[in-house]
This record gives sequence, C-alpha cells and structure tokens, in this order.
Amino acid sequence: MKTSIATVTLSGELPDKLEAIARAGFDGVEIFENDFLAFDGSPADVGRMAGDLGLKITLFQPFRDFEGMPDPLRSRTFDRAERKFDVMQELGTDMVLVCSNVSQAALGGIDRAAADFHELGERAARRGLKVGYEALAWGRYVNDHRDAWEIVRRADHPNVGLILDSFHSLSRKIDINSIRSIPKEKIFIVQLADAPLIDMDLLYWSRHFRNMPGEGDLPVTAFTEAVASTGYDGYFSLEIFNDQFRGGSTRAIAADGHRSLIYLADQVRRNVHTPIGAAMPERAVVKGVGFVEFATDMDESVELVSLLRALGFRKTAIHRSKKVTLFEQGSIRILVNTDPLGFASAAYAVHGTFAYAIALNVEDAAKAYQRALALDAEPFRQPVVDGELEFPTVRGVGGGLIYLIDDTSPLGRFPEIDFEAVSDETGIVGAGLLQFDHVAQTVAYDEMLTWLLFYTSIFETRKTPMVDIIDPSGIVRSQVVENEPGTLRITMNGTENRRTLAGHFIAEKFGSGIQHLAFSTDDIFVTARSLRSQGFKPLHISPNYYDDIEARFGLEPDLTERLKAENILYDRDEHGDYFQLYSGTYGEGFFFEIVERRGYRGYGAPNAIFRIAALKKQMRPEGIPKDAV
Ligand SMILES: O=C(O)c1ccc(O)c(O)c1
Ligand SMILES: [Mg+2]
Repeated sequence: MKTSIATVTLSGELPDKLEAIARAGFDGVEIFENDFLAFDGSPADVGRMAGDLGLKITLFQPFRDFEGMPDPLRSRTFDRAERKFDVMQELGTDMVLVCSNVSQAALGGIDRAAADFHELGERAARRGLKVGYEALAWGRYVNDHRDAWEIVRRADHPNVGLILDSFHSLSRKIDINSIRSIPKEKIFIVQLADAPLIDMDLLYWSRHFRNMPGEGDLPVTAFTEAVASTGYDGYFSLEIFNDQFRGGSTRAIAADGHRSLIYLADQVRRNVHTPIGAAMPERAVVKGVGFVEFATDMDESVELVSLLRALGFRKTAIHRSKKVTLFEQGSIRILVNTDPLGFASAAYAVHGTFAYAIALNVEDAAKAYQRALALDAEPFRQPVVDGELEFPTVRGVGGGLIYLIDDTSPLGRFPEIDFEAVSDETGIVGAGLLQFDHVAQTVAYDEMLTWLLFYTSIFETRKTPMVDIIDPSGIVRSQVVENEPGTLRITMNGTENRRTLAGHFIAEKFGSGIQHLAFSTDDIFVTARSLRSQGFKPLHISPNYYDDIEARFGLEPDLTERLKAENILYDRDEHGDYFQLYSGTYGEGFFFEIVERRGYRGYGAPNAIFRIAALKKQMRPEGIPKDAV
C-alpha cells in the first residue's frame, strides 16, 4: 500500500509536520493549502523540503466552489484555478483536489458540471497536471461519490478523475459496492478517515471528530476492500480533521496514522486476498497475563511486599542474577524488581514504585513480536546474562514494557530457567485468588486512541464502547480492550483533569501507567474472610451504598448485609452478577481489586464513583487536596 497523509491531520508548523510524516514512514503527503499559506517560504521551498525527506507530494488541496458557477463567477473560478496550477508546478505536485461546490451561487446539473471539468482538464493537461473531484457529504448539489463519478465520467477527460474519501461516503451510508465498478485508472486518489458514531451535523462531525482507520466506528475496512476490488494501486491518504490531533504530539499522531494504514492493509489482504499490504503474522492470540513486574527499591519494596502478602501471595522464587523476587498465587505471578541496574531501576527513578512491565502469554511469542514490529511497535532490548532468557519486548503505555512469552518455547519456563525456587517461611496461606481479571491503565486522554490502536492491531482483541466514569472531581473516559475468552482484559482510563484520581496518578507518577490490578476469585466471600484474617484492610464503602443497591437490584437483605460486612461492591448485567472488593491505595493512587464474575461481562462502571470517592477519602491526608473531593 502506498501511504500518504494530509498535513491538516497534524499539529505544528509545516516543516515539523513534514519531518514527522517522513519519520513515521509515509511515502507521500497532501499539502493542505492553509499549511502552505501560513508557511514563510516559497512553494519551491516546500517542494524541496518534502523531496529531501523522501516524500512525494501526492496532492494539493482543496480547491473549492468550482463547478456549476454562472458567469461572471465562472470565468473567475478558472482564473483562480490557473493560479493554483502555478503553485502546484512550483511545489512539484501534479494533482489538485476539487471538492464539490457548496456555494449558494452554484447552479446544479450534471452536464454543466461535467463541461466545467472537461475544460479544467484541458487547462490542466497543458501543464501536465491532473484534477481530482471529491463529493463533500454536504455539497450543495453533489454530495455522493456516485454523482461525482457520473460527472467525471461525462467530463470524459484523461486528466480528470475521481477522489474517494471514506468519511464522505460512509457518513452518508452510501452503498460502497458502487465503488467496485469504477475503473481503477479513474480513481485518482483515495482518502481515508474513520470517525466515532455520533449523531450530529455532517460538516461539524467531519471537521472535528474524524480519526484514524480503526479508531472509530465506520466500516473503513469494507470501504477499502471495495476500492481494492477495482485493482486500484495508488495512494491511500489519511485526511483527518480532529481537534485533539491538531493539538497533540505531531510525531505520535503521525505514527498512529502509519500504524492504522498498515493494520488496515493487513485486514484487507486477509479478507479479500488482495495483496495491498505486506504479509505478517495474524493478530496474536493472548492466553493470559503471564506476570506483572513492579520496579521499586529495597526500602519501598517493604510496603509493597507486605501488601502482596496480605493479599495471600507467597514468595516462590528469586532471580538467579538480578534482585527480582517472584510472588505467586493461583496462576497469578508478580515480580518485584529492586535491582539497582537496568531499565527497571531507571523506571523506578522516574516514576517511583510502579508496575512498569507486563508479560503477555501468547500462542507464539516470536510471531507476536514480528507482528508488533511490522505495526511500528518500538522494540526494547537490554543485556541478559548468558543462559538466561531474553523475552521479545516492546514499549507499552507510559514507556513501560510488554514482554511476549509463550508455552511452546523455553520462554514460558522462565520461573525455572531464570529463577531459583525458594520456600516462603511466613506461613502465608492463599486467599483463593486465581488469575488476573484485568489490568487497568491510566493514560493521558490524548493517548487513549494511540493505545487502543496499538492493542487492537497487534493482539486478537476488540474494543467496547467508551463509557464515562464519574469521579467526584470530573469525568474520566474509560475504554476496554478485551478478547473473547476474557484471557486479556485491559481497561484504559483517560483524563485531562488532574483533580480526578486518574489525573492525580498521571501527574504524580510522571505519566501514564498501570494504576490497578484486578484478580479473580470464585468465591468473593471466602476470599474476603481469608484476607481479613491475614490483616488485609479493604477499602471502606459507605453504608448508604448498600441501602441503594438493595433497592436498585432488589437484593435479599441477608446478601446486602454480607456485602456490607465485607465492603464488597455489587453490579449486575444481563449475563449475571459481579462482586468487587478493593484494597486501599498505595503510593500515588495504585490499588488492587478482587472480583468475582458470575457470568457478568462488564467492569462495574456504575460503582466507580463510590469506589473513587472512598479511595480519595483514604488518600486525602497526604494525597489529593481536600477540595478535590
Ligand atoms: O471539510 C472540508 O471542507 C474538506 C475539504 C477537503 C476535503 O478533502 C475534505 O474531505 C473535506
Ligand atoms: Mg477529503
């Protein structure tokens, strides 16, 4: 797939945009006229900058309100076009995008528009240029690619072709099969954008809420499949108008864009066997969370370890060459790394005690790694001692690590190979914790789409609709990435407001990362009792909560009493019941959760407000300012 992106997608000045676009790996760039007008240099300077970076200028755009104008406006639009052609020739691009007319002055009529395009084609041809016509979803007469195509067909000029833009076609639910019969040489370029499904005015939706393919809800893959079925082998160009992107990190947004196109090409290649993308292994099937590793130091590890012990974890092994201890319960493994050397200690120096790494147990770690790299994941390596394992590793949220392990290679036997078994003399008995239920990451709001695309493109997962979590100090957006069997569940909470619990965590931890770990049990009451006997102090939940849920769900008073006695939260969905028990907070707001699912598929979002209020109350003395609650 030949990739391109419009400068309008990114924030910053034109040179920064071009640099980020080249660095992300795009082949081409669409120069948006406003970016050029705001730039203090000649068209030739822009052309040279792009050329030096190895970027082809795929398009100059937009040229507005052209077709169907009555005289004398008509002759003026042709004069305007000639001026644009001058700029294009200096820039070194051969194509201009003409978007359908929105002017009140415009006259309708397919033949009139076709005649105008024929003449424009003649003028363009004299200079060796091409004209592409795009139907804006809100065009006055032309707002459907089928009509734009009919105009292009009747214009009947080799220098006039069609520009398809997934947003305009999909936002208006136009049958995309209509694309299949368009001759590929008449499709001059294809623009791609996704968007979340929001019921709003088309123009406003398009100008503010577009996002990268795979980040929204539109069937962009099916659209691209229809384009691919024509044999089209030109550029696929991202054109994303998004307020957040225009205020975001230029490089990060460009990188997301490139990833989105690789992933899209991979899906199209698999679905319709059209070789539009490079072959790569399938999305990795995750069988479970292999372990979570904390970075800490000797002093701070004391409190963490006592919390793990209170949760019923036993020390089972120590690393052969590093200061790393393995704790286990059920199939849950937690590593506590106090080694003064290496990445963990660097992560600790920046963030304090922190769950900085997570191992995903996949079917085939080598293949998963290959796919991650094909999708632009950043590889990570550090020296390992001879005879010890080297996990394939990529950088994850907040600069943390994602190790890839499997059961088919020696990687899965790391506890025997890299560790030496020890026996825990503390007499700790387990509390019935079985496995990781979910890993909750708190991320800066403007990184949520980045990580959503990262997880869903590399791993066999799906996203669930974003929900709003009510923090007493503001809204936190929550997005789940999970797989069908529930062996990988990641919740991402995003916020910009540092008075929320999530925002406080990001601010004090210097960035995004894992804020809580949830473990499963198959009997929450037995677990709660056993934890209590070992000195675990659950998060105290207000008695008012229990009066409310008794009424809301029609619970038996006896059950309500048991929940209240153990500070267990309750929720229910159409699949079953959910029970949640929380620890207090540790450090800047890290905590543990224990859940029992009886068929329930969600994450207890309705309980979040009560849980957050209780956590904040507990943190208040040294944590969040009192007025934050
Ligand atoms: O919003 C617009 O005006 C606009 C302009 C050019 C495009 O290619 C487009 O898709 C939208
Ligand atoms: Mg467009």
